[in-house]
Amino acid sequence: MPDERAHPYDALLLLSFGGPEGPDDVVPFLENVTRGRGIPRERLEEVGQHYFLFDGISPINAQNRALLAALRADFQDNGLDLPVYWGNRNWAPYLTDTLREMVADGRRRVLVLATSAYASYSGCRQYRENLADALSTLTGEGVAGEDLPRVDKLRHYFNHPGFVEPMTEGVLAALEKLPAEVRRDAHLAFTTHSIPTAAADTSGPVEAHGDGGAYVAQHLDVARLIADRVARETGVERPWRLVYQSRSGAPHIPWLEPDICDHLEERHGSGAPAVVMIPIGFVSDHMEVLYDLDTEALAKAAELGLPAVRSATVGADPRFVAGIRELVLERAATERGAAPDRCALGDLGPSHDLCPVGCCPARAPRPAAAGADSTFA
Ligand SMILES: CC1=C(CCC(=O)O)c2cc3nc(cc4[nH]c(cc5[nH]c(cc1n2)c(C)c5CCC(=O)O)c(CCC(=O)O)c4C)C(CCC(=O)O)=C3C
Ligand SMILES: [Fe+2]
Repeated sequence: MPDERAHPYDALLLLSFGGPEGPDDVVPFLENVTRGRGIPRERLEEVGQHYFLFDGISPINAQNRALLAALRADFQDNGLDLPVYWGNRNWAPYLTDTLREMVADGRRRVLVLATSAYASYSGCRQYRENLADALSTLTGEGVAGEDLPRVDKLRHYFNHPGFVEPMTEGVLAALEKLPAEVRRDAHLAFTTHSIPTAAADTSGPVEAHGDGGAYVAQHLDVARLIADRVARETGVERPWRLVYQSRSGAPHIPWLEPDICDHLEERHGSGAPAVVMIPIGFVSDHMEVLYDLDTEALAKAAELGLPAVRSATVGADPRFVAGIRELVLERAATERGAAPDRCALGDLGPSHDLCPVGCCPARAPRPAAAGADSTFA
């Protein structure tokens, strides 16, 4: 019997990136990620090495298993009877297999939680394309009419307290790890995944944002929020900046800058006594955090003699999990025609529930689900 508070939804689907779980998985995983995306061979070999450094194991799947378990426990503790499933874009459990299982279980109205908090092609539309691909595979297998689930995607949660509060606390904890004599004047470097500037400029409903589109505007909003809260807690206004990491693609194509390592060098040169790196672009400590920040950027800081620490991502923090529950209940109420309170911090306000037509466009248009231009019901 579906839960009344979650109605019309009868399932939540955790949708993530996926990662290799051993050395033999690395190359096929990278082939899945980069199919048709024009990434230079040298970059792929380099990224393969990052995984081999950790025995070919990305921590992302274990982190999603922990999030899945935490969501189920939170729902149960709060008397919310809503099953939670998990599927990935690039590795097992594959999204299509999970959706097939959901069809077999009779799920018809699915709400999707993607492990990306912001707008952008890579963080939003690409997941919607993956949903469309999975739905059309099922259609090809004869699933039709009511049996084919209708999928919706949760609004971007970057500015929800469930995301902002644990991140802020993480920064306060990270400051405590710095030597006392540099703590007070430490700078804050908010970091996220670099994307091509062309993808940034067209992210979100473009009319609403300037250069860098919704992607940059949303990150700046969160960065400012966290910097203000940290200033309030510590009584010190610290210099802060939004910087980027994990650049990929061909060198002649412009991507968002500055890179975290260049930024550390620049800060060191201009006399910053220490830096806290805050991975606001990511939901868990997966490989981009473990390698690009904890390995590469911390090595850079050590080489410069610049004290640096990295703050925590939300992972399966109980406040994040509770925030997701609130967002699920909010969206369900909206779908029932109610006008629930849509909680959001910062200046941008709550993000749209339904991506408008052309939101975060792909280089080459492909069918996408869970948006106003969905090719499915
Ligand atoms: C915005 C964004 C997020 C954050 C939002 C989200 O989380 O979705 C993200 C997350 C992730 N990216 C990941 C891994 C990779 N991303 C790559 C490549 C790319 N990422 C891009 C963007 C993003 N990526 C882009 C524009 C490319 C270029 C190719 C393309 O246009 O598609 C490549 C190919 C090699 C390389 O070039 O680096 C790999 C291996 C993993 C898994 C980590 C693990 O295994 O623990 C995660 C969570
Ligand atoms: Fe990526």
